[in-house]
Amino acid sequence: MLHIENLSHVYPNGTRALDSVSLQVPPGMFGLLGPNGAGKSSLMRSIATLQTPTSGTIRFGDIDVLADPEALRRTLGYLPQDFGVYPRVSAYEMLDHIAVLKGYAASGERRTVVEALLNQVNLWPVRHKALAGFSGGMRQRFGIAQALIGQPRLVIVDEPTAGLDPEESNRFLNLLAEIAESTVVILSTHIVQDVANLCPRTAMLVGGKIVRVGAPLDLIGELRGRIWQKVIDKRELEAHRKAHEVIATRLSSGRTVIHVLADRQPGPGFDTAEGSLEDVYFSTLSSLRRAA
Ligand SMILES: Nc1ncnc2c1ncn2[C@@H]1O[C@H](COP(=O)(O)OP(=O)(O)OP(=O)(O)O)[C@@H](O)[C@H]1O
Repeated sequence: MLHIENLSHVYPNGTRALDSVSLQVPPGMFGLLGPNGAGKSSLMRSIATLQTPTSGTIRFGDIDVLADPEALRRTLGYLPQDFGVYPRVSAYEMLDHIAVLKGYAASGERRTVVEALLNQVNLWPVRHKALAGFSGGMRQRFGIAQALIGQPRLVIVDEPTAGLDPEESNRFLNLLAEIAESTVVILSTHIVQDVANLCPRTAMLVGGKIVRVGAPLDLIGELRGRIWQKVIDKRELEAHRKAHEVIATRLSSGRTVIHVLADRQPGPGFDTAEGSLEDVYFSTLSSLRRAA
């Protein structure tokens, strides 16, 4: 279990990226949702011991992360948002090299670990190809392979599916779900559907603060009977925005479908809609905007 208490981070230019964040993360997949600039990467980097927060505490099991970052690093797998340069060396050579850095000195044991991971992430057939020539999806699968060296008990992945096509994205997320059976996996993303599909628990971070936390189904349940939908002509959108709390608009077969949050039927033509995690996400953002 990961325990975060009152974590705040203020950058030297005065930006308060994290504001008294408290969060308990049990084993399994945990989705951290938030719009751009919410503070997700700042939180991920703080947990991964890459930056020291201004105040607060982080504990993982019996490790006091801020007092003993080395202990956490030994049990951490981290896939950053930008994995950086992709050299002209092969996937096999690079993974082997990282395994040396992570302490696998004996070549026999290292070979077993590297080969098992290349198989697990489905890169075995391309293990001799240069990383520089890998597609986005292959890079992300390589990224997770390097994060898994040493059987980490805490795995952090920051926006891992950005830029992947749906098939690669699916493949990558299934891989994460397998790992999460025995590990704390924190998935930081702004893709709400990925969290809805995969995570038994989620939290929403906005403006450096945790604004929602819970099981997606419970959060959706709180909106029961309050989400209404209507198919409209897109020229009517502005009028609807003025009259109602429109939390989402999407196109379906070329027509505009709006979701409105209301305690009772907002007007003619509205039907109750099955709530989704996206409705939770957008209604939370919308009510925060109105309160601001
Ligand atoms: N090194 C830095 N110096 C100053 N401000 C920073 C720094 N890094 C991030 N910020 C600011 O802190 C806030 C939180 O940024 P952060 O990158 O943690 O958000 P995020 O939720 O990960 O966003 P994104 O999805 O866009 O990556 C933003 O206002 C950002 O501009």
